[in-house]
Amino acid sequence: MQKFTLQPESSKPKSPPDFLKDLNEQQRRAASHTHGPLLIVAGAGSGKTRVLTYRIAYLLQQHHALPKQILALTFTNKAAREMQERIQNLIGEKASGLWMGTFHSIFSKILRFEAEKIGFDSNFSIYDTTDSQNAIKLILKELNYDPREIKPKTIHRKISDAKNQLILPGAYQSRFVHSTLDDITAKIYEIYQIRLMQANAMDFDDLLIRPVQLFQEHPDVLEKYQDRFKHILIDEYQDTNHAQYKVTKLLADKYENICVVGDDAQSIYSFRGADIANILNFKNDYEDATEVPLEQNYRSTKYILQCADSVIKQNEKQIEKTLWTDNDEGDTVTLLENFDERDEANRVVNHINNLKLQHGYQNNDFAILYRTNYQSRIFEEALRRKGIAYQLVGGLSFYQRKEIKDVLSYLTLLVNPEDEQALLRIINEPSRGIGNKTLNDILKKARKERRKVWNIIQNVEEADLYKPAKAKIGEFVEMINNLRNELESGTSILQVTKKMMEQSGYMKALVEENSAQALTRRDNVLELQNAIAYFQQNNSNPNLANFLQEISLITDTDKYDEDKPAVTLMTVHASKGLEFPAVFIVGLEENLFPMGPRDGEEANTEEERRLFYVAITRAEKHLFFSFSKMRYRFGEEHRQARSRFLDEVDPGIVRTESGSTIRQKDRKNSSTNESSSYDQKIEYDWKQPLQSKNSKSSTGDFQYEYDDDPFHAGTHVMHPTFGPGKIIRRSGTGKDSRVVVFFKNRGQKTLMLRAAKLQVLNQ
Ligand SMILES: Nc1ncnc2c1ncn2[C@@H]1O[C@H](COP(=O)(O)OP(=O)(O)OP(=O)(O)O)[C@@H](O)[C@H]1O
Ligand SMILES: [Mg+2]
Repeated sequence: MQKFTLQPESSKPKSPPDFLKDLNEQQRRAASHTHGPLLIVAGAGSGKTRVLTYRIAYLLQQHHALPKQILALTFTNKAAREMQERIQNLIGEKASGLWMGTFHSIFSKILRFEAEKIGFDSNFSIYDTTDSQNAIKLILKELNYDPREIKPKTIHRKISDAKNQLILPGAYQSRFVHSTLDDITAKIYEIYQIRLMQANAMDFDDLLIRPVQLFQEHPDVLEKYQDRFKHILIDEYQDTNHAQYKVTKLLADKYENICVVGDDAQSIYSFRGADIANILNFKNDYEDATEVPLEQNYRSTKYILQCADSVIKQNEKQIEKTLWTDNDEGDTVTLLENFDERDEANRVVNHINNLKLQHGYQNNDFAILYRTNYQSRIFEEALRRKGIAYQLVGGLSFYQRKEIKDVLSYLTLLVNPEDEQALLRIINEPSRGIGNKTLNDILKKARKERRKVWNIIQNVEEADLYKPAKAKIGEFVEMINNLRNELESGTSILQVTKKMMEQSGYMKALVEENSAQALTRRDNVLELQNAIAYFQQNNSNPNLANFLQEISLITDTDKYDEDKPAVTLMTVHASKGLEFPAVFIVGLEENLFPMGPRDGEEANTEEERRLFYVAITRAEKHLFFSFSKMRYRFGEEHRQARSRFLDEVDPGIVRTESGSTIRQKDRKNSSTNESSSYDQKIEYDWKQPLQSKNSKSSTGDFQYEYDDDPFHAGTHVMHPTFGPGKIIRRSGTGKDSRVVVFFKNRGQKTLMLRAAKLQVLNQ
């Protein structure tokens, strides 16, 4: 390891900066550690991210490094921007020029500079998951496999796993071929990598493995970056995969100024190859690593912390840590027990309104966290009904929409005409008479002659193709070439985009279709033009390749805006690193959270529990758990068993809405779906019947026509013997109508409606 110092003789270290006062002693020690490897493994909310930020400010302020010598890797681009702003606030202008961002964005930047050394052009495209899967599908077809049987998604996942472990096609052959699927994957992987190179494209995983290749094949290039990035800092280290580990290890090898912070209890991306071992091995890799614990949590109340602790200690594997807080005890956690998902959404929204009234909270003080994206819909509806603004983070991104991907593919061809996926996507979109047969002939020719598709269509005259199609292809190529010339001669991106939309007939086709859907698409395309205009205005040297790169690397959480006056809806995965005064963790049901086995993969309960831990520790003051007893899943209504996690939390901390403690199941039986024992655990905050108002709505003397009959699923009712309950289902008509009712104290009963003497409870 080489030591270095940047200080000229004249500028001795300054006295410790004032801002170190904002840190506790452990944090200060970590932030003012200037040389050598530093490891911080600490619990949620203990200031890990804050320490990284202050440490960078300290290095700069004390002249231990220039901004361009610092490389900070964060989990989202947004986190990087925030860090940059805070550093600027701490030390002023000195912060500009820092290299901060996600692994993908930082390494794609380096790859653009060095692309030629590994056989790419600097204008390479970045394939997103859809592009990768489409490319794989094409290869499957060419090899005569049926993509309905051998799913491109599965092959892509396997290739991606291999890449994340730095296993290249050659090694895959020898290491992984245990089954037919492995065998097919090996074949496809090899061809896929060649296709990517031919298309001058990299997929997301390549953005991590190509730098490793670059550095290993070109020690001079490695040394250049080692000398450049004298300090490397990595947030959320527990979620790095092997490729990320390797590339930063290579960069840090010369000076060993590498600082990583993380929390093994928050490792939630093993399905993407994240490897907790990276944290555990840090001390082996850097024997003289300094370790600083951070033990004080500044984010959450005592109850919330205790709750999180009671959950995570059920996991077998974890690093021993201490976490305490000086914050108030706070409120107990509230458990919402709901009949179905609509009931759940309404109740959550009511609590949001109550908290706003009681504590003066704003919409952006709330987060609703769920396990899977599809759960958002019902909450969106409930919030909309109550007129509460919300922001949805994740889901189908704007940039994944068909029309947006189409326009971006057009733009990509101006930068990288060799991008085969972009070309195939729009060569006949809108329809311009270049049919599938012609395209297949072109692809066959390209494969046979080992040529690029663009090369063939550029010289279409020589090709043996259907004549009218040849003419159309000629026009298409000319349009693209002309627009590229315009762009190169200085016409703005926006102008070129507008021209392209016109000349290609894309806009016209949308206008002519005139359906509501086509109009929405047109609006989206116009919105993309706004994004381009914004990019142009905010960059001194706006360049289309950079715009496309920025878009291709947007992550889910980048879209979260904490200043927007709106309730946040997001998955737990997307909530990592964030904090909110009030958090609702919804859908706490077996096979949802924790998620059961899926896509042929086994359930990973320890990881699900870490995910639950991440969710709990996002909360500052108020925390709600919620589950539903019924839920529509895959188009059918299912009875749901509440999550085993609810049986694991310290029961002293959780109360139902009516204030009673929750009863928990015997742990051993906690995963059974047996309904009778489960029924008895439900405790509702039942309202008293309003006799005067609703006394007519009784089934005693059955008098309703079906339309105004209030006895349907969801109605709260009172029975003279069984007490309060809620209708789950209704069957039959007229005199034969039956209802299945869930009674608070008596469990489930099926009753003849006409004889049941049920009374509607006012809700
Ligand atoms: N010494 C301190 N004084 C006051 N507030 C602090 C201090 N340290 C941290 N905080 C605050 O505590 C909160 C949690 O800090 P931070 O987000 O850095 O924790 P973390 O360890 O990165 O959490 P996570 O594990 O969730 O990523 C932030 O609001 C931060 O500003
Ligand atoms: Mg953090």
